[in-house]
Amino acid sequence: MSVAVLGGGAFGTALAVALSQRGPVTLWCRAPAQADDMANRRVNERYLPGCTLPADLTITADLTAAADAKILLLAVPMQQLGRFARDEASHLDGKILVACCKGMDLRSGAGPVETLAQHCPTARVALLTGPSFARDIARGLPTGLTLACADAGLGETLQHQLATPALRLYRTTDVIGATLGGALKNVMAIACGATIGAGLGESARASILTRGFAEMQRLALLKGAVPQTLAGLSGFGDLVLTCTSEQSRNYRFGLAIGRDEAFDASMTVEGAATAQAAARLAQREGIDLPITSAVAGLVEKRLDVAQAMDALLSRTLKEE
Ligand SMILES: NC(=O)c1ccc[n+]([C@@H]2O[C@H](COP(=O)([O-])OP(=O)(O)OC[C@H]3O[C@@H](n4cnc5c(N)ncnc54)[C@H](O)[C@@H]3O)[C@@H](O)[C@H]2O)c1
Ligand SMILES: O=P(O)(O)OC[C@H](O)CO
Repeated sequence: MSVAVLGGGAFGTALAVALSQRGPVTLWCRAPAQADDMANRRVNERYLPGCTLPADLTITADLTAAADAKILLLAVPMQQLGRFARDEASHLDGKILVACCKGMDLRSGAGPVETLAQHCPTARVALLTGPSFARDIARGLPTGLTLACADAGLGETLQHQLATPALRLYRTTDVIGATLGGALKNVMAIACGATIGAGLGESARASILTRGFAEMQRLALLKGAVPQTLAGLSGFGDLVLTCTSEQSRNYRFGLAIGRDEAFDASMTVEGAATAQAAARLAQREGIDLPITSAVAGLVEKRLDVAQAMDALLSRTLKEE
């Protein structure tokens, strides 16, 4: 089946490079100047410098041409996905869509699959998520991802259509678990970055990571997720990667907060809006997500790291 990747950022470009090994791929970038530059120089200088784009990868800013493919992978950041899907529904509806972003929409609280389904009601929608840095995928390094699709048959088809020798896909029908694992691990990465950035130590980070995982499970199971999904690549796997690597933008954003340094506002940091959306959801559902709430407080600048840590440490002692 023909494949197009919509979104010419780091992840979209990396996926297009990897999938080009399997057959013809089209990469759509919204800015014509960026598409021209990438097509001519065979590199995505802004988002994935140093990675040569294969000669047979088609790069275009023409969405009509790109959306002609059978499978459309959407690598647009979560907070832009709803508007993109609404504006471009005529190109997307009725197609097979694979959301490749992680997070919860700040206004609706919905994840990527729900957001696409709202705007494209006749599309068949899946989610590709899990521990992976764009640069690793583009270099062809071994990577394991989760392909989540409520339709088991379509999920199996996509698993086989999108796997490559280096990109090993596991499938699940638990879209809720895969969505919330991928969304909330970015929140925990901000918390872990802030902990290290403020000099609170690696022991503290291990506690934040572990208790953060408990929060991810608490919210996801309440929303109907399967526990195994949270323990898998899209949950625990991505949590470990993102909370321990300075390659992660969410972790680096947390580091900057902890060090009281400025951070590039143009950078995609999915955990910031997701912390706010998840904190609101927890309040509505009447469950306790103290680390998520603390990250929302940091993002909204209502708290500094010392206050956030005080709030976590002063809670009543409880069973694990
Ligand atoms: N970079 C990674 O290593 C990585 C790995 C796994 C998953 N992801 C996920 O992929 C998603 C995208 O991240 P990224 O790293 O590619 O971000 P990025 O900042 O590198 O690129 C974002 C891209 O989206 C485009 N874009 C923004 N708004 C748009 C809109 N309204 N319409 C069309 N295009 C728009 C930008 O032009 C840019 O090309 C995120 O949800 C992220 O969590 C990223
Ligand atoms: O750079 P980040 O923090 O968006 O993380 C990238 C991926 O989500 C890691 O799996």
